[in-house]
Order: sequence, then C-alpha cells, then structure tokens
Amino acid sequence: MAEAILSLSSISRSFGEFKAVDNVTIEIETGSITGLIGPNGAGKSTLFNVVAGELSPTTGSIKLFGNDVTGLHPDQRFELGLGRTFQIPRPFKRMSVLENVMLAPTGQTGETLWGAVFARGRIGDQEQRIRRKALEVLEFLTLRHLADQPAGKISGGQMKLLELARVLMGDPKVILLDEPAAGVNPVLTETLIEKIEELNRGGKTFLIIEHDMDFVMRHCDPVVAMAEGRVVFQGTSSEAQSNPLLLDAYLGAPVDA
Ligand SMILES: Nc1ncnc2c1ncn2[C@@H]1O[C@H](COP(=O)(O)OP(=O)(O)OP(=O)(O)O)[C@@H](O)[C@H]1O
Repeated sequence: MAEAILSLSSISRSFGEFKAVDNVTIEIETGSITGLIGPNGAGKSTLFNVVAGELSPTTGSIKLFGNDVTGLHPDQRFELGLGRTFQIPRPFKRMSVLENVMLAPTGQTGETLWGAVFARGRIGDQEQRIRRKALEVLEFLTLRHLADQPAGKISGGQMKLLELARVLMGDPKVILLDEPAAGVNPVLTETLIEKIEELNRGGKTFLIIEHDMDFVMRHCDPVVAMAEGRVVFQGTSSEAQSNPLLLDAYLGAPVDA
C-alpha cells in the first residue's frame, strides 16, 4: 500500500448519546482520489468536519504527513496543507468573484489580503501578488470571465468552482471536497472533474464525498463506504463495483464501462 498522507485512527464523534461517527479508521494514500460514499446520515460530513478541525473527535486521532493534528484549529491544518470545501458554498455574495478568491488565506503566514489592507493601509506588493495568484487560479478553473461579477449572481456550479478556487489559494496538498457535483450541471461537472484530475496529476491528494455513483466509480479509487457512522467497505473502485452490499445499497445497477 502507498504511503498515507492522512491517517484517521479510531475516530468517533457523538452528539449527546448519538454516535454520528463510530470508530472509523482510514488511511488516505498519497496521490489518491479517494471517494467517500454512503446514504444520508451515514456520518460522512461529520467525519469531514472532524478531519478539517471544525469538530473535535470524541475519541481517536488524525495524522497529516505523519504528524498528529488532532488538537489543531482548522486554519492551522489549512496552513499545513489541508484544504476543504463545503457541501453548501458560502461565498461573500456581494463581493466580486475575484475579491472572494483574494480573501482566501494563501497558506503563507502573514500573507492575506486583510493583512495587506489593514496592517499597512495601502495597496502594496503583497496585494498585487495575491491578485495575480487569484487571477491565475480563476483562469485555471475557467472562472476568469466572472472575476468582476458579484459572487451571489453566479450559478450554483460556478460557486462550487469558486469554493475550489478559494481552497487552491492555500496550495493545499490534501483537498477534501464535500459533494462537488451536487446541483452542478453536466458541463461544469466535466470541467470540475478535469480540473480535479489535473491537480491530482500535479500531486494533490483528494478525499471526495459524493452521492453521484457514476462520478465516484469513474474518478475515485479507492472507495470507502460508510453507513450508520461506521466504515462498511474499503477497497478499489472495481472491488466496489462488484461488492454485493454496495450494489444493493448504493449502486442499484452496474456502472457503464
Ligand atoms: N451538530 C449536530 N448535532 C446533532 N446531530 C448531528 C449534528 N451533525 C450531524 N448530526 C447527525 O449525525 C448524523 C450524520 O450526519 P452527517 O451530516 O455527517 O451525514 P452524511 O453522511 O454527511 O449525510 P448527507 O449525505 O445527508 O450529507 C445524522 O443523523 C445527523 O442528523
């Protein structure tokens, strides 16, 4: 097995008496696009929130590049190279697409637009650098033509790409995507897949929650399935496609070759 970039060890997370995540152990291989599937309420988003640091685990630990990050805040994890998008994008709707990207943390200590504007009160080299980088990221994600549009006016699919743009400003090594294809039209989904694969070829590791089984089976390998808080399957995408439990529960019918 390839080296793990992210290791989740016996992670549980309860809300009161209810165990939303129950003793999950997963190793995310460096350079993989790992798919995380499971029915509504399986605990996938809760697990993401624990990995990204928005929720602390009730028990268990998380290692990033072999270092324990369980006690770190989300922004500290981001600075170490762990980025995430949300199921429902949350842009600053009245700001432009470009401003939204420029306001994302860059992953380099001290380099934020807020810092450039408020600390020195002038437009400096730092802001120019951030602007250039933001425009490059927008160009890469085919959003360059929307740079000056208010973020609240772009389509749901474009908002998902904008979320990814904000994450890319931090040059993360590992990217968690929460339902990237949900509510996105087929053309933008194709763009998103192309960009994920290009970033992956460039060395980025992905962990993707997705309900679209066609997306998962074509583009994710390995696949992890959760149900009722537990991992019920871990294996390659072809093993997933021939697993009777998954075929019955999630897939319904074999995915077209
Ligand atoms: N903050 C919370 N307080 C109480 N219960 C919660 C909280 N967050 C999640 N849950 C519960 O934990 C369970 C797992 O939810 P979670 O959102 O992680 O599932 P999911 O697999 O991501 O589902 P979906 O595919 O619908 O997004 C659900 O029963 C949910 O109601």
